[in-house]
Amino acid sequence: MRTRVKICGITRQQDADFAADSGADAIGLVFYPPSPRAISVAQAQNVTRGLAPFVSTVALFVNPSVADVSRCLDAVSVDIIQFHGDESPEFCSQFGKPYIKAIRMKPDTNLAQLSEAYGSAQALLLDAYQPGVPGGTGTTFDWSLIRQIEKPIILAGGLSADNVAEAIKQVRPFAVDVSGGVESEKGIKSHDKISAFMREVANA
Ligand SMILES: O=C(O)c1ccccc1NCC(=O)[C@H](O)[C@H](O)COP(=O)(O)O
Repeated sequence: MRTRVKICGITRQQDADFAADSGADAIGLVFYPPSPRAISVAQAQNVTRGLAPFVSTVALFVNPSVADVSRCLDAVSVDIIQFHGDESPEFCSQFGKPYIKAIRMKPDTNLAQLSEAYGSAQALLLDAYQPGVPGGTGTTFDWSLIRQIEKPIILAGGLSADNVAEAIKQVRPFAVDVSGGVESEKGIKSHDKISAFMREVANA
């Protein structure tokens, strides 16, 4: 099966369009103000304006309020919500949208238990754990911690054109997620790096 790709932390319309034209299945928009990749609802409307059909827009939050999420969903065409904090399954499932739950992997993370607890999630996104940094760390984690679960796995954390083929070979995820590995600077995507990443995924 083809490995899907989500390119996260998009802040500019030209990067969203380039990702879509390059074959990305989803783009991620970060609604977490402390992130260097954070965008406002108004910016998100611009970024997604004219996005090609069949490319999903993922809205990412870290421990948001219900009002924060609702305000975004009312204004932006969002297909999937990604919760990247300590949100409970009940919190995540209240918005009537498919959601992805991010799990920051530690040696004692029990994926089977989490997969059951977040039974309403469409997929689990497995990311690196770094104290005090909820995501977009640019670092990999020990992929041998991953156990196969019923749910689709989205592999994230420190991926780039240099390691994504090996990651796919080892983990066989449903999808891979990349942010820092396709940037020229934080929040600005490098089109050359996106092309190289997509090539490696296609050839993996
Ligand atoms: O990207 C961020 O700045 C960010 C901040 C806070 C929470 C999540 C964030 N990103 C979430 C993602 O889905 C990233 O793509 C994922 O963490 C992988 O990032 P990277 O290691 O840079 O590829």
